[in-house]
Amino acid sequence: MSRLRRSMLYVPGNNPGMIRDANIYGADSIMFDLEDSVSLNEKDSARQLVYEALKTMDYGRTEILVRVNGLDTPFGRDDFEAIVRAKPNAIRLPKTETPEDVEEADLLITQIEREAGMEYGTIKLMAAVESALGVINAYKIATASKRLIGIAIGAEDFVTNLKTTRSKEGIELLAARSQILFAARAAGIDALDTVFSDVDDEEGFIQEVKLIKQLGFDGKSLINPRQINIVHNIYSPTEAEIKKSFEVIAAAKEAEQKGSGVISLNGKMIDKPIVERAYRVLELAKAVNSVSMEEMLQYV
Ligand SMILES: CC(=O)SCCNC(=O)CCNC(=O)[C@H](O)C(C)(C)COP(=O)(O)OP(=O)(O)OC[C@H]1O[C@@H](n2cnc3c(N)ncnc32)[C@H](O)[C@@H]1OP(=O)(O)O
Ligand SMILES: O=C([O-])CC(=O)C(=O)O
Ligand SMILES: [Mg+2]
Repeated sequence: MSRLRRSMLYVPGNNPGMIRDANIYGADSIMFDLEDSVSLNEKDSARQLVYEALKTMDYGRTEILVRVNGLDTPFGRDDFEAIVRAKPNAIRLPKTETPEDVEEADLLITQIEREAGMEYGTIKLMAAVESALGVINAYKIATASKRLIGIAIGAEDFVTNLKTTRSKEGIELLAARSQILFAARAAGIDALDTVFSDVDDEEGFIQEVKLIKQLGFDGKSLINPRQINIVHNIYSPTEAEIKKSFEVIAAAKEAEQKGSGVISLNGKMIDKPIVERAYRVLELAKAVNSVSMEEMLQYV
């Protein structure tokens, strides 16, 4: 299983206190932001602050990303020049609309990596899609660079582009979320859902996390530490799910011994895709609880 990316916490790049403490909350990934949470007159100081933090702070095994400004802005190029050299795990590209946007970023990173004597491919990319054009091009975007580890939706910009607003049910996002998820799965990379902006609406947040998990997303961009544990709880397999997965795998092994591909467990058909899902639940449980697969399978 690739790295867990259930929670990706945005940290405004102009806030030294938040940058210093970002790792204490237990997010799977931290994303320092140089884009829309930073005002125009703070762009240069935020870039410097994030650069220094990446060079000097120890964030342990937490994945570190930086959301840069687009290359079509006056800040994008300087952001890439500084941030690639500071070596985060990945750069998040905002407002990606075409595969050319990704290719341009990829080329620039390659050039800076070479100049800095870094190994080719050190810096990964995540592309955020935040417009109708981006959604239409989602698969081309998701396959535009080998550096891509994921594709994300940015709903605040997206609904603005659509000339609508966000509803509690998220009906206006359903088609885009699905399209982004299909693109990610077809490309073999992760799919990250967008932020939920009302940090005090815990019920609404829970509802949205359950929805995006059911759709198939790997995780969600977050704006506040209070949102992290809620996501982790919803994304962790329950004991009942883990037990059921063991039963499914045991039943499948029994069927295999009998030379059959299909068997019934408590009246329900168990065949290959169901077994695959059971293994995936155990993989997730393993990643969440840091237990090895061998340890888990000894119970089968
Ligand atoms: C549409 C977009 O582009 S969204 C992406 C860009 N936006 C962002 O990055 C915004 C990130 N989030 C924030 O700035 C803040 O969470 C806000 C403004 C939404 C709410 O702030 P607050 O009301 O202060 O939050 P809250 O009271 O829950 O903060 C509790 C603690 O968590 C810290 N904290 C809050 N948000 C974050 C964060 N995103 N990263 C790190 N620490 C944070 C606070 O500093 C505070 O720490 P303290 O107890 O040591 O003082
Ligand atoms: O990545 C996100 O979800 C935040 C964002 O930029 C948006 O919603 O426009
Ligand atoms: Mg945005």
